[in-house]
Amino acid sequence: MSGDAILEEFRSAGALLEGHFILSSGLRSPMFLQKMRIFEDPVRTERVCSALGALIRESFGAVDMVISPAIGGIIPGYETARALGCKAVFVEREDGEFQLRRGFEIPQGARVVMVEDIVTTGLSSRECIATIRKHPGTLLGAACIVDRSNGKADVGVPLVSLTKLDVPAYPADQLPPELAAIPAVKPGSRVPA
Ligand SMILES: O=P(O)(O)OC[C@H]1O[C@H](OP(=O)(O)OP(=O)(O)O)[C@H](O)[C@@H]1O
Ligand SMILES: O=C(O)c1cc(=O)[nH]c(=O)[nH]1
Ligand SMILES: [Mg+2]
Repeated sequence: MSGDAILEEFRSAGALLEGHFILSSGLRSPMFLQKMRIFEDPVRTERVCSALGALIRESFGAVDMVISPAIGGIIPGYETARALGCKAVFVEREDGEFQLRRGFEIPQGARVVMVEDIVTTGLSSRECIATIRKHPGTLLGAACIVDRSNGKADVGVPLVSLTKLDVPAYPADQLPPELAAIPAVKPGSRVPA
């Protein structure tokens, strides 16, 4: 699936939003990818995540387990794992930190890939990876549907994406006038530091 086709999935799902958004990092952006509008449609989700699974197989080889950060990563992690024929588990925040809960385990020697929905600064991915590293298993790399950092985010392992975007993101005190003129909304679940 081409990068353009991925963006078209977002566009036709009504997931490509324009306005003034507060991202999880606290940065402000005139564009937001509301991935849940993709994930509300199982057929669309399967199409996107089977492409992500193929990219993961091509990039990292055989995979035993996909691990994703909640909430946004849960559905694409599960669907990508289905495409790969492997397990899907997720980390979730407890007292603000990602933890592996619910009895999830990473077996010794398991070949693991971290799957994220969107990467902007890479903070969520780095936090998820730090948690994965506290457990056994071999972390092969990371994968996401959209890399909004245009390849600049460093998550500490190789990161592959279905498409890269170069979208502006501004600190709250450096807004261009056209963005400052629009009331800001915060669609995500993380509380900015
Ligand atoms: O690369 P980053 O700067 O960390 O931004 C991207 C992260 O932000 C979103 O999650 P969010 O924390 O908004 O919560 P959600 O997964 O519950 O939607 C998205 O799902 C990524 O995890
Ligand atoms: O950086 C974010 O928080 C973010 C950006 C985006 O486009 N979509 C999303 O779900 N989160
Ligand atoms: Mg997230």
